[in-house]
Amino acid sequence: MDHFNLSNGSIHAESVSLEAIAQAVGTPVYVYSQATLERHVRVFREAVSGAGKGEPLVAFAVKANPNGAVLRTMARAGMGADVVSGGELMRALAAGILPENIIFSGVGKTREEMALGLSHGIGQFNLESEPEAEMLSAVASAMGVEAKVAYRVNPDVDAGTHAKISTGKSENKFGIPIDTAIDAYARAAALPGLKLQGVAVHIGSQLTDLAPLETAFGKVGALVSALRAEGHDITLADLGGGLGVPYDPALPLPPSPTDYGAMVRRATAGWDVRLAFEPGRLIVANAGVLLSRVIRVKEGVSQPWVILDAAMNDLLRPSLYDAWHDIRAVKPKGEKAAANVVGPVCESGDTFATARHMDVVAADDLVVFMTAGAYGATMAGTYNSRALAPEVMVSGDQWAVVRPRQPLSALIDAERVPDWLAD
Ligand SMILES: Cc1ncc(COP(=O)(O)O)c(C=O)c1O
Ligand SMILES: N[C@@H](CCCC[NH3+])C(=O)O
Repeated sequence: MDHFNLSNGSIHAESVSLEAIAQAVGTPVYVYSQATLERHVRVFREAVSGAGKGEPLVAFAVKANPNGAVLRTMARAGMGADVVSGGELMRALAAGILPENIIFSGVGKTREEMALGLSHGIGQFNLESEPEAEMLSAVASAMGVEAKVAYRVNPDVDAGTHAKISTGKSENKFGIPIDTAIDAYARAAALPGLKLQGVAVHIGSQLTDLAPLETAFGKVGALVSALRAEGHDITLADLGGGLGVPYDPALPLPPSPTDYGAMVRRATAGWDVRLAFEPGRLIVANAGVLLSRVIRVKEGVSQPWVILDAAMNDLLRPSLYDAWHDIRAVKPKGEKAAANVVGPVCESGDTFATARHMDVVAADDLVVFMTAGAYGATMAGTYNSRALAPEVMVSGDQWAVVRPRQPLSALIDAERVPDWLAD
């Protein structure tokens, strides 16, 4: 298994060798498959094609993986982008994603970020509070332009996912309460510089049950009708992202994009609006792996400690959410045993897996973390003064470094010693 192809979410023989990438670039390194990204885009598009009025806007959630080569792949496939910061907006534009296909989400957009979005004429701002609507109105009016907006509504639905990635309960910071939305729209309609065109919802990520989504969409449908009755010209319903992906092969598969598409069609029948979607994880999670080398194996009480050169700063999900990533040897020896897999960072939480039944590995062996393309490199940090891992894109038999390894000196050189400490 020293060659790889992520085309069905797992490693298979192909013409680019992980060994060769590790040799040339070093480890840890994120490796993405362009063909898999393209296939996931196609599968999702086909699943929702024809739902709603016209063709839906599919806006890749940039937060899942903002790498320029990934975004360029999205742009070439005609995808839009869901962005949550000025930085993500600039990345999406730089990759060639059309401004009219960009949606700006997030509870804390600043005046500067609003002005940036307005200056590029982006497709929609998803507003998450009335003070935000007032601020955008003021910024747009001062610029003499009109902002196309939706309110993101919070439907108070439990998405049944990890508490830290649930966004649609009333106790979450996101959106305006759906019960007060009619009044909020009425007040926003009176503000200059805003064109109220949509409604948005997103109840959480890594969703493995379609029922809460369907409940939330039902509430949004009722709101769309009520807003129409109040005279608002609602033309776009943004149904967010959130569809889960398989991480643990021992668990039942999450609903497929086709199941999701069928539910969407059912839930949105008769809405008579264009639909938008913001998938992130579904597009990129299984198009990427994190490749790491075993530094050494240390004896443990019940099972050995497998110490990798990747750590929580490179892949935060296991520490942050107790997330499960499949960990496989690049060249399995045919033997499996329980091990604790950890990184070198000085935190007990720097643990990728505990008592994991996995390929037996030894010092210098290569391992891969599967399903690491989403919320992997993008959530990395430099804790313990570890440089950010590089990223590589594979396409057929070619591959390229799409973010070089940061030299350790860059971490230090970026800082300044104040005059009074200079000697
Ligand atoms: C507003 C919004 N849209 C889209 C996404 C993408 O979610 P996912 O990667 O689960 O598809 C998120 C993240 O949860 C989000 O907060
Ligand atoms: N970062 C989360 C997903 C958050 C989605 C953004 N709202 C994860 O790794 O699963």
